[in-house]
Amino acid sequence: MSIVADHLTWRIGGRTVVDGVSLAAEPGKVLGLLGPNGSGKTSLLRLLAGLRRPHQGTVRLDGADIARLGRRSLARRVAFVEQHAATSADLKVIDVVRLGRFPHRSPFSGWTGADEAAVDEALRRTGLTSKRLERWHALSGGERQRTHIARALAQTPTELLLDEPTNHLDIQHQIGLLQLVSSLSMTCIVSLHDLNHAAMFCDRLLILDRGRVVADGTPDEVLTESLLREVFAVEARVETSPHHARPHIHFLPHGTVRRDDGQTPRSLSPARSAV
Ligand SMILES: Nc1ncnc2c1ncn2[C@@H]1O[C@H](COP(=O)(O)OP(=O)(O)OP(=O)(O)O)[C@@H](O)[C@H]1O
Repeated sequence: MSIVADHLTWRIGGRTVVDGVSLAAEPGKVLGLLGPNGSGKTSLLRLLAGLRRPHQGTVRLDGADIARLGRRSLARRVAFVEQHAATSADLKVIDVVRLGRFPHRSPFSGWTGADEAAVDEALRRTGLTSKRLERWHALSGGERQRTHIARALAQTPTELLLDEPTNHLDIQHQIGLLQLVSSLSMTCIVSLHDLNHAAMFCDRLLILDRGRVVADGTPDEVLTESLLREVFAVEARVETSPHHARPHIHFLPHGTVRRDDGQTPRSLSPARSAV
């Protein structure tokens, strides 16, 4: 396992946002984080990236507690693309992507062929080679998103964390990005809202509800009609797709489940692990 989280808990304002979450992500595999709005996906990713300290629990990278790793060593390994990533300076696309090489450089080393190759490859993989000289501020929302993903790839991480990376992307680029993520040899943890995309492109899924893990397993094991009803408050039918052999969810019209509290149903408790 490359990232292992053990009983992570994070609170703010008297509220437990991440509640005893454990997970293990395998090298070369895509772990999808799913859950309703406010279920704690972004907060969990920030803990995994070392941007926040948990109140309880640990995150280990190949056995090493990230709380004991320096910022630079962590940045050489882990790249995180946040949901609302922004770049304030007036930079060209290629300059934003070059920033990804920062953790690999020392004050004495110049820009190397390896740096240039990593940047070129990241631009190519995200389809941005022809936009490399354009100003970041002149890009569309989707192009900006791809630029931030290119910057993360240029970092050549062993763990890539992506928070809703398909936001702002048109359908061609959503599918292209998820194909790219599933082809990478690094460990990927990606939060998604599109359950059918998660079923198609993730190897495993972790479902969060109110900060707690309520299911963990392969898409087949996890994406059941009862889970969709209980966690996401929707009525749906799940079939195995004849096209890709993964689960495909058909949402039923007028199929939202009414709740007395106006919220999604309470977690399936205790956590269902299909492991
Ligand atoms: N810094 C903070 N201060 C106060 N509340 C916070 C903070 N960070 C997160 N929260 C709260 O924690 C809860 C979980 O937020 P988080 O962004 O992790 O959820 P999410 O699953 O990523 O949501 P979404 O799907 O809407 O992006 C939310 O209710 C949010 O308001």
